[in-house]
Amino acid sequence: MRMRLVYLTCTLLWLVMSVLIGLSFISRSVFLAEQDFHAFEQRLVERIGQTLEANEVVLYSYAAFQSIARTDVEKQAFAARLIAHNPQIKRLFSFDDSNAAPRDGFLSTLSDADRRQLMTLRQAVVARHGAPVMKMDDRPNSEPSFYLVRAIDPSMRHFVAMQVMAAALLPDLTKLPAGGYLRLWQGEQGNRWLLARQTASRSALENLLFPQFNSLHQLGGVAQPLTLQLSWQLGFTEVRRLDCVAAGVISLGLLIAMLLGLTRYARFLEGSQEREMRLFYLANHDRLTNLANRNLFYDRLQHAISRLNRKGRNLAVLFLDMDRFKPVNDTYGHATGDRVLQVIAARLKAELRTEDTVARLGGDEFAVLIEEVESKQEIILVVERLKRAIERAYELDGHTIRLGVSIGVAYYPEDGVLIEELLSVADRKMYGEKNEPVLAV
Ligand SMILES: Nc1nc2c(ncn2[C@@H]2O[C@H](COP(=O)(O)OP(=O)(O)OP(=O)(O)O)[C@@H](O)[C@H]2O)c(=O)[nH]1
Repeated sequence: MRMRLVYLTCTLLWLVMSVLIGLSFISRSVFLAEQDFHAFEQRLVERIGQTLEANEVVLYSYAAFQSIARTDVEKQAFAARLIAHNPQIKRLFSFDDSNAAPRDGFLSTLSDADRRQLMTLRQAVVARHGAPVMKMDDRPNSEPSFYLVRAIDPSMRHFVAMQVMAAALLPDLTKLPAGGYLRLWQGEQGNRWLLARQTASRSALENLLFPQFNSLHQLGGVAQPLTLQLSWQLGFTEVRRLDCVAAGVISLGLLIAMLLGLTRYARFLEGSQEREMRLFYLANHDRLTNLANRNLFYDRLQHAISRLNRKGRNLAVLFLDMDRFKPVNDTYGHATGDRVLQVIAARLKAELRTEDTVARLGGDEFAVLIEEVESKQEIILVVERLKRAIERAYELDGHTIRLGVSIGVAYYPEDGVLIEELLSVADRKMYGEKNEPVLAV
């Protein structure tokens, strides 16, 4: 029971420690992932910022080129060169104040809806004194893009425009990890979004166990106001394999160390239990005969009396003292005397039931406790049997030894209800028999 409790406590302890070890490794992975996230975020912000700046420079150069170019062919060639160096720009063109009179022919290729968009933008540019203004492409089913328009001259009658493809602003998107979410808003977050990307979402368990990193960045200044929203929900894939192995090895090492400790502790407990049992045995048994000693006999008698008190039954205490034992020692030596005592013990046990208690009280004195006594006649028969057994010749070391025995019997409750009373009555009767060898029952 005690060992089971120790095992249970250790198992719980191991589980808690393993969880803590696992968590510490996960938090390390989370820390590293957070660094990756910030590096990715910084790369994107820089990249988009540079592209947006390039948009304005290209538009400015194209506007300046309008005044020195002599033909539309020159303008178109210049635009083509600029587009070739800036893959985010899809179209670069100029147009007039008038909706109906395209300057370089390009506007004529636009749909009415496109043209209306540019006219709206043109008004916004005028409102900003010719400075660049952006507007998202509103056409349905078109690839996400925006127009950037600025005036060519202070009179604000001639304009240049470019169409920028949003996807080309974010070439690094292929590196967006699982659980990643990105949005590019026009203006503030919550306005219309220009571009949205989302990779495989995480499971509910991962959402619960792992943190999510979020960031918002304003980009593009006044001309191209954009907001970049970036989120990354971490999951099991971010827990590094090496960390998993390390956590597993530490946890396993802990388990092995704990099991070794427990095995040693269990052995120690077993040993101390054995020692306790041995000490108990020595304290309660006679070393020579291995019979119960006086201590244990008194204890058994006390228990038997308290049991009988409840049941209202009888018991008998037999006091046995060997006759002519001293001459055995004197004639054949103490060692032979010891052997005789051992044989006596064995014969007594053989004649009695296992539930009866046989004890050696000291020297050549023995006592027997018989419980559940039906009648005195039954005890008389036992006493005769014991006498016969002890009086049988002892064939030891080539000698034939003969002994007699005197037995006194006390009955509970007839002769007394206390241990001392019963033993003293049995002792007295035994002495009576010794002096006058008649069965004293
Ligand atoms: N061999 C041996 N002898 C013991 C041991 N303990 C006591 N004795 C001896 O047993 C004898 C017991 O004394 P008594 O009971 O007077 O001897 P007895 O010859 O039986 O005398 P009665 O009872 O009057 O017949 C003594 O000689 C003790 O030395 C023991 O452990 N081993």
